[in-house]
Amino acid sequence: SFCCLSSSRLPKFAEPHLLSLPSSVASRALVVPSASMQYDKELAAATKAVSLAASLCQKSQKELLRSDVHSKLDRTPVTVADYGSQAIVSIVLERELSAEPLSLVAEEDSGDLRKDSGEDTLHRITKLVNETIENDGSYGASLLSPEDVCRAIDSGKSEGGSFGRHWVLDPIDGTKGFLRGDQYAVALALLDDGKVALGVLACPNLPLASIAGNVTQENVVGCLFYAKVGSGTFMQSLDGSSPVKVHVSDIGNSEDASLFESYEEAHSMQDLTSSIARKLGVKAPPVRIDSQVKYGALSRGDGAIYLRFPHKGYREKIWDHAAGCIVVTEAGGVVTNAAGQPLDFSKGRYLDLDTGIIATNQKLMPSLLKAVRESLEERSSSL
Ligand SMILES: Nc1ncnc2c1ncn2[C@@H]1O[C@H](COP(=O)(O)O)[C@@H](O)[C@H]1OP(=O)(O)O
Ligand SMILES: [Mg+2]
Ligand SMILES: [Mg+2]
Ligand SMILES: [Mg+2]
Repeated sequence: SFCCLSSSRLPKFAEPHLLSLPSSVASRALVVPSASMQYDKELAAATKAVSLAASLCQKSQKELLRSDVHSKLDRTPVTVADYGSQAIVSIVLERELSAEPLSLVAEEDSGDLRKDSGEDTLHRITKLVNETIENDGSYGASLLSPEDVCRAIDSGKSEGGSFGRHWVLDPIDGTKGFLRGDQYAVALALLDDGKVALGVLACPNLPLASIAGNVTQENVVGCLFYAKVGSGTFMQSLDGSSPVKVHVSDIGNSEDASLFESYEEAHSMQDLTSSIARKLGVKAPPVRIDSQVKYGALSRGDGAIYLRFPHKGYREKIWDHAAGCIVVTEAGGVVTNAAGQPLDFSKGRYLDLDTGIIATNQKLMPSLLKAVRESLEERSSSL
């Protein structure tokens, strides 16, 4: 048994105001959307897509079989839920925004599913996707074939870039956390001319109440964060409570800051992050969480600093940061590379970045940058 989002429980957003105007007004060609209306339609579609994908992941996480997990060429795991989530988001965006051509930059592709060895897996994914769409009820009863599902997944092959609109998706960010039964996120963002215009982050296992200090009494889990450029960041429960505006921590003394980093030791140079923490005088041990859930938790002030320093040679992908980045910046935070420059999402599927990513509030950024610079210098002189 599982609990699925019915469409009536899905978050509702105001439709663009144009739709409620008399047709004589609506049809005037020169109605320029105000800043507050801009991207409303896209945000509503993104929220629906991510909520449905999250319900697919929740169902799958409960029922996961050994045979549902595979290894990709880069030796990272992928599950039926990663593929299913990507198919759902692609299908919902396509149906909700059919007036515009869809460009989607997403992590997975159907290559392995189209091989003979992938047939079984593809059937399980198709079943999951159809059940999720059927449960939602807003798209009638037409069943998708395995080929439809492969095609939906492969619409994520766009290269992105600095012109026009591109959706950016990580269908499951933190697959290793997902497999452990821990934290993971469904992360969707929209780039407009190379800049992040909106982001939606579903965190199905994140408690609604703060996880500051790595403890929580709260047993209600499942958060949805969303942010639109210039409009702040909001959080609601995944099953549709009314949204609350969130803000990053206002701590100004780094000794009191708590610090997030990857759960997976292999994803980050923890000797470097502990050197940075020592320089800042941070007293609390680091809180280790998988995926962009760290950005969500940071945006509501559960911690004050996020450090990410992958090992040499690892290339960061845009879908691992675009949604999280706008969720934090619209909540008043700052996200930069190790040198303090903003992240550049306009260079294609990868972030053009060689050292690391740091996020914190405005007050702590100067001392954080100094600690990062000193730790990196010490490290390079000792190598
Ligand atoms: N060797 C690696 N170093 C850094 N990040 C990695 C590595 N391998 C996979 N990832 C990606 O790091 C992110 C998880 O980050 P975190 O370390 O913050 O939990 C995911 O995007 C994961 O991909 P995936 O989306 O496939 O799970
Ligand atoms: Mg992956
Ligand atoms: Mg990822
Ligand atoms: Mg992923």
